[in-house]
Amino acid sequence: MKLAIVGVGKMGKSILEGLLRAEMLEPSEIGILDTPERTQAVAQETGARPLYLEDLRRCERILLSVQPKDLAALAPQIAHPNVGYISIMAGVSTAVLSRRLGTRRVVRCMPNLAATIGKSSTAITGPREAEEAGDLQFARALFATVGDVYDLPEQLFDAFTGMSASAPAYVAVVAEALADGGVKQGIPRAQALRLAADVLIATGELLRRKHPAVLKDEVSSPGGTTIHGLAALEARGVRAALMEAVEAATLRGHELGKDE
Ligand SMILES: NC(=O)c1ccc[n+]([C@@H]2O[C@H](COP(=O)([O-])OP(=O)(O)OC[C@H]3O[C@@H](n4cnc5c(N)ncnc54)[C@H](OP(=O)(O)O)[C@@H]3O)[C@@H](O)[C@H]2O)c1
Ligand code: PRO
Repeated sequence: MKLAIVGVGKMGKSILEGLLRAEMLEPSEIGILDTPERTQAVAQETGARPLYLEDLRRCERILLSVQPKDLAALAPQIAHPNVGYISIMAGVSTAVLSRRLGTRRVVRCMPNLAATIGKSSTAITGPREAEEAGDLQFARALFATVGDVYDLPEQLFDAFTGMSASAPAYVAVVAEALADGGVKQGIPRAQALRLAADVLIATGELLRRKHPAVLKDEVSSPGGTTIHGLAALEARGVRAALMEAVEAATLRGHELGKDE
């Protein structure tokens, strides 16, 4: 088995689907392990092989996509010196992974939910031993099937998590609030939600070409509507709120990574 995926929830399943879409591996080369019901359902849907714990030691690499709190109980059951581990758990450092799993063949990655549609930005890091064993190269190829991949120094991982990996939730709140604003002004709910999503997608495209400040200035006519809307946003401290959100999420990453 080339790869086992432990935890095929939202992220594990997205990554599985990405690598199958890209034909990086055959379904028969991938094993999955979750709750019995979920393992069975995802195996049926994707063709990946359902695994038991004892099968994991025969896998070349294991992708860990369980919650950070589940690592302590799981690690002793899956630790094996001949396996390379790839983790997407928020906050969990390569040092903690190495200690828990008893090997330096560990890769730390941080994708985001856009992996579901092949548009993740994924950060990757790992020690020399993971590079030498080909684990980092494998992880880069794996996450390239679900979007863009960046090598990132490990000290920036919690910041990357608080900004990029958590951002879909921040942006979803913006979309929902924009739609609420439209509904308050009389736009039907379904239309308001569609308009909010469309303008976020289009603005995302524009932001690849223009600095945010330039874009903002181009939309804001002198004495016009937008500058009045922006003044209301500034009065509510929207910039500070977003910066504080990234900071709070980064700090939570540090906390999640603390290992007793
Ligand atoms: N969601 C995101 O946007 C995102 C982005 C980047 C990174 N991450 C990271 O990705 C990881 C997974 O997140 P997620 O959102 O995909 O979570 P999720 O949807 O809850 O998926 C985790 C899955 O792992 C299963 N599981 C728990 N313990 C297990 C065990 N010992 N053996 C096998 N399966 C087990 C869970 O089952 P139960 O539900 O029964 O416990 C669940 O189905 C987390 O560490 C998170 O920090 C998430
Ligand atoms: N979702 C995970 C969390 O909220 C990690 C980043 C995105 O902890």
